[in-house]
Amino acid sequence: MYGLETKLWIEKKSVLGKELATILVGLGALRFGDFTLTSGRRSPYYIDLRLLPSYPSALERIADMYVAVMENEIGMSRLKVAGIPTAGLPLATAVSLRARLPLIYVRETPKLHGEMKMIEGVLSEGDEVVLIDDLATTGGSLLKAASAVRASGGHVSHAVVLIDREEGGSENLASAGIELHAVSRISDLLSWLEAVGGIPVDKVDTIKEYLKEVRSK
Ligand SMILES: O=P(O)(O)OC[C@H]1O[C@H](OP(=O)(O)OP(=O)(O)O)[C@H](O)[C@@H]1O
Ligand SMILES: O=C(O)c1cc(=O)[nH]c(=O)[nH]1
Repeated sequence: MYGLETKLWIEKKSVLGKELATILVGLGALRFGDFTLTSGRRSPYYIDLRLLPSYPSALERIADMYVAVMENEIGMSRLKVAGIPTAGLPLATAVSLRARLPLIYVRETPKLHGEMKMIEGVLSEGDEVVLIDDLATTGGSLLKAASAVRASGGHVSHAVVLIDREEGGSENLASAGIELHAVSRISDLLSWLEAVGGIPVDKVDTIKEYLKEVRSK
C-alpha cells in the first residue's frame, strides 16, 4: 500500500497532467498527419514541444512540472541536469534556473572544432546527472546521451520527460539501469482530453489505434 504522501503526489501529478494537456492543445503542439519519428517509426500524431520557449509563461509552468517530478520521485540533492538538444535543451535550462541546479548539455555528435567536446559544461567524475528531454518514444535519444555522460564519468539513474509516448522507452531505459519519469503518459493525456472533449473523437481514436498497433509488435 502507498503512504499518504505518495497518494497525494499521485493526485497532484494527475492534475499536472491535465494542465499539461490543456497547455499542449492551447498552443497547438499536438499535431495530426503522417510523421516520421527520430527512430524511423511512422506516427499519425506528433507533439511539438519546441514551441514552448516561444511562450515564456507556459515554459515556466512546464519547468515547475519537471521540478515537481524531480522533488517527488528522485530527490534534489547534489544533482546536475543534462539537456538533450534540441528540444530538451531549453526545457533543461528552464529547469536548471527554477531548481537552481547546475546544467550540462550533451551534443548529438562531438563538435568537430574548438575543444571537440560531446558534453558541454562542468561534469566531474561521480556527478549524479538527471537527463532532461521533452519526450520519450523509444528512449533511444536518452540512451545515447546516458552513454556519453557515463563515458565521461557521470552517474545516470534517472531521466525526466514531459511526455512518455509509451512506445518502449521506459522498458529500454530500465534495461540500461535508468528510470524514466514523465509528467504524463500519452494515454493519460488522451483520457483527459477525451473526457473533456479537448480534441475531436476521431483524433482520440487515431492515437488509440496507433498505440494498440505499437503495443502489439
Ligand atoms: O525516444 P526517441 O525514440 O529517441 O524519440 C524521442 C526524441 O525525438 C525527438 O528529438 P529529435 O531527434 O527529433 O531531435 P530534436 O530535439 O533535435 O528536434 C525528441 O525531442 C526526443 O529527443
Ligand atoms: O519520436 C519522435 O521523434 C518524436 C515524437 C513526437 O511526438 N515529437 C517529437 O518531437 N519527436
